[in-house]
Amino acid sequence: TGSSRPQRMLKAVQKNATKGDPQSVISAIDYYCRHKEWAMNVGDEKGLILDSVLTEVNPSMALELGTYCGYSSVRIARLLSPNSKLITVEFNPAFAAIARQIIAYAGLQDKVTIVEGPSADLIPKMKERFGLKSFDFVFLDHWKDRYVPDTKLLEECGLLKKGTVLLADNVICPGAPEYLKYVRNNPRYESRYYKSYLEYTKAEDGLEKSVFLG
Ligand SMILES: CCCNc1ncnc2c1ncn2[C@@H]1O[C@H](/C=C/CNC(=O)c2cc(-c3ccc(F)cc3)cc(O)c2O)[C@@H](O)[C@H]1O
Ligand SMILES: [Mg+2]
Repeated sequence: TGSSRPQRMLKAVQKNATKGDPQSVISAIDYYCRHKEWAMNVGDEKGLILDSVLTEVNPSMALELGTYCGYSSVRIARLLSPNSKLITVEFNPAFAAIARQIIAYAGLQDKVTIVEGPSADLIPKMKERFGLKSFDFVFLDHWKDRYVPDTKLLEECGLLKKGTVLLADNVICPGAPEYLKYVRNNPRYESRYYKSYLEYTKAEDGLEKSVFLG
């Protein structure tokens, strides 16, 4: 049996990026996925919006739901201040293994903790496992029908505080209509849509930024 798409993505990083240089890892993946083989990374255009929101929030503790190959983990971790951390949740062990290697190639393994398992099981264990009180930033990029249940779970587990920023990928394509309804009609969130394009295509997509008001 041949290689998988994530394995080919890792090979492209090892071939074209410079070890310890996160930007070269990001560029190598974007080049590969734009010119060789599409993959569901947040990508370079929405990635610039992710970068700007991250720079604005400057989180100490960030959470990502849906690591996949670690592209957005690298984008997030490269912008974190010293002593700030990213916890990223991935339930597919094969994807987690590739992500671990891509994050390490970028030299960001000390800032990123990949937790393997389903988000619904792991979110309630976050406080005890990582000794954290709450997250300052959450990037949602896993199954789109899980954005609402996992956001509610984060609220119930007291993992959101006043000012926590949720940033959700794909709210237009593939779409997360229930999530948009949830955060936009909810007095506990202040939401804003950042219009962009589906990664490596001309189709519309965008990110929804929602500030938890406590
Ligand atoms: C129990 C399920 C919920 N909990 C979960 N806990 C932990 N990890 C979870 C996860 N769900 C999914 N994952 C992981 O997240 C990733 C899934 C992401 C889903 N993303 C998409 O479907 C997606 C899809 C597209 C897409 C857009 C257009 C198109 F034609 C085809 C695809 C674009 C994107 O940017 C996407 O993010 C995988 O690595 C999966 O293993
Ligand atoms: Mg996505």
